[in-house]
Amino acid sequence: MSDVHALVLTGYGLNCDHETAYALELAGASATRVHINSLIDGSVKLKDFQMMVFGGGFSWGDDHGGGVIQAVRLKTNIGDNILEFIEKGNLVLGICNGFQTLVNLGLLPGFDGDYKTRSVALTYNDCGNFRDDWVNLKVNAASPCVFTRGLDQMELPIRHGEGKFYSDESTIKRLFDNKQVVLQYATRDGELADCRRPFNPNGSISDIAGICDTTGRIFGLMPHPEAFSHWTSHPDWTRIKEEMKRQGGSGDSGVTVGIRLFQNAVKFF
Ligand SMILES: NC(=O)CC[C@H](N)C(=O)O
Repeated sequence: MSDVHALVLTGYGLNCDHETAYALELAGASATRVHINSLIDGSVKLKDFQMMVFGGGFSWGDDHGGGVIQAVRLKTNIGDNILEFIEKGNLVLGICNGFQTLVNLGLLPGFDGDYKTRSVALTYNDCGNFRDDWVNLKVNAASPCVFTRGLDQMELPIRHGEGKFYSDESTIKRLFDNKQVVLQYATRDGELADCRRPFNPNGSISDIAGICDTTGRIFGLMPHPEAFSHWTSHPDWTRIKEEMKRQGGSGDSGVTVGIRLFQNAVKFF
């Protein structure tokens, strides 16, 4: 059994927990799916894990906005435990609904170690509907993000209705200045999407698809790395050799960029 123990949240409409736990196991972690209530009632303890994963789905049916109720429930009941977990040097990952939750909790962007203030939002896609597609992503090699080390371009699926990254101009500037912008939507050639659809699927400001805190240990992204665990998950998998070359860096190992992201987390420990 792996020494790296990852907790994957489940319950109340989260629906990517099996896939996420599977991807973590493929990457070499030991993953446990834990119901939100088990953390709250104390039957499962965060101190037994090194990584906490807020996965995708529709927690509380997206009532009041994606991730809002999940954030309130966790903050009210185990907010201090989560802060303690972070202070210990552990990792936190938020995927899609999980990213929305991290932002609502204030764990991201985490300016100056402030993990309580909400200063960015993920809101309704500009197109007004739910998008289910594959996107190309440019990775910021200068960011401190632990999860994207060694990755430069990625192609991953998205599926969301509230993925538009939004904040005021000065906060966006601060995110770029701090190198906290980890992922941006791009064209197939790796150029920034420049807010054009379909490359930027939701109208995110500055094409932002994922950010980290200043330590690089807390990372949230709208695309789903866990949904690209095998080459055959890709819509063009029959031409996969070419895809591998285009994405660069994956070589002949056959390990997808989705799994490499989780492997980086395992390697961190
Ligand atoms: N796949 C997801 O996690 C979706 C997140 C959220 N329910 C939305 O639609 O925006």
